[in-house]
Amino acid sequence: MVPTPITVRVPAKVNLHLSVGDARPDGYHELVTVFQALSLTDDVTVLAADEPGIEVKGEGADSVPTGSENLAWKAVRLLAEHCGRDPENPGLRISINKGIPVAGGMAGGSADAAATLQAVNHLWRLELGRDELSELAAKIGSDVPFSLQGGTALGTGRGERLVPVLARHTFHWVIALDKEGLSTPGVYGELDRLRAENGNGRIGEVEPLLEALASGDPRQLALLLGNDLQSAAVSLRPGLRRTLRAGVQAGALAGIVSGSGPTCAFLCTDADEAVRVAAELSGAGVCRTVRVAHGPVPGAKVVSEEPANRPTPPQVHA
Ligand SMILES: C[C@@](CO)(OP(=O)(O)O)[C@H](O)COP(=O)(O)OP(=O)(O)OC[C@H]1O[C@@H](n2ccc(N)nc2=O)[C@H](O)[C@@H]1O
Ligand SMILES: Nc1ncnc2c1ncn2[C@@H]1O[C@H](COP(=O)(O)OP(=O)(O)O)[C@@H](O)[C@H]1O
Repeated sequence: MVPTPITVRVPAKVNLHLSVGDARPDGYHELVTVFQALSLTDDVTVLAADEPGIEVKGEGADSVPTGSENLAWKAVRLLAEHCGRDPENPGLRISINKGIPVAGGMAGGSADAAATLQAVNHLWRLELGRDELSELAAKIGSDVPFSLQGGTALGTGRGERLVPVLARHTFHWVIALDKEGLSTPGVYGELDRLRAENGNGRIGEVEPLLEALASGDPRQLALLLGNDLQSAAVSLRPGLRRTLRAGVQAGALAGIVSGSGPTCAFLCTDADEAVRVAAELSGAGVCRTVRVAHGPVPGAKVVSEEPANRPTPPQVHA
């Protein structure tokens, strides 16, 4: 009997705190980061098929590779090797429906890899546990373990070592998508360059932000958002300065570049305020599209054993 296709829904992330240390001998930077999973999601469906392949639709699909460079495909190969199947011929098709901006600093590729690990684990009835999946995830990319886990988490090492963090209440965000992506290694490289030129300006310790998350007060949290990669992203994409200013002028409590950018995330007092800020920001003409989102939400999760009926994400076109 042919197994039923499995669909996994997986969230985007924003880094509420991203403190970047020096480059390590392996080329990665040591991080202290707090991830939060947001309600912008991708759906990944895997099904058994004689003809393997990947199809991608949705947000930014044209710029996503459909060959072996796709992180979802890397996940399949790794899982096949791990369980003694032929990685060159896994007998699977993958269909990705993107709602997470591509190359936007929201871990969209990592999300698809995490979803694929979860879906294939289910489809092949491998019954790999959380820890084993997380170890495989870290081999694909630093952000992939968090995409599996979701919620809010403290990440150390290169971002792959996770501890869940208590976040009381839901936080409401406005997400501003830029026209074109930024390369993650390019942004880390720009930070190294800026630091070599100007010295090491770094954001503060993470503890006050953890306390703000536990209190659930968005006003307190807004004062503590910080991202060491922001200056590098702004240096490569100076227009982001205008976007960040426009979000705050529209009434957000604070704005931040998400990870390596160029997506900007604006924290708002509540859900109604986020819709109002999104409408005003979209009228300001500083970004391609504006979305509202909330977090924390769960990590990669099976939503159906049929291709999912995807809810239309709330969005406002600039
Ligand atoms: C910046 C962050 C913040 O969460 O996310 P994005 O903005 O890309 O979503 C992450 O550190 C991105 O993680 P991820 O996208 O998984 O990166 P990886 O595939 O592991 O690494 C890609 C490249 O990024 C750089 N890199 C990544 C992680 C890290 N701790 N130090 C680094 O210097 C290295 O140049 C590495 O070769
Ligand atoms: N499934 C995927 N979805 C999106 N991008 C992918 C995927 N697989 C590989 N990529 C590549 O990864 C790059 C980074 O994309 P993404 O993970 O969305 O951004 P970021 O690293 O900024 O969070 C893209 O430019 C694309 O070439």
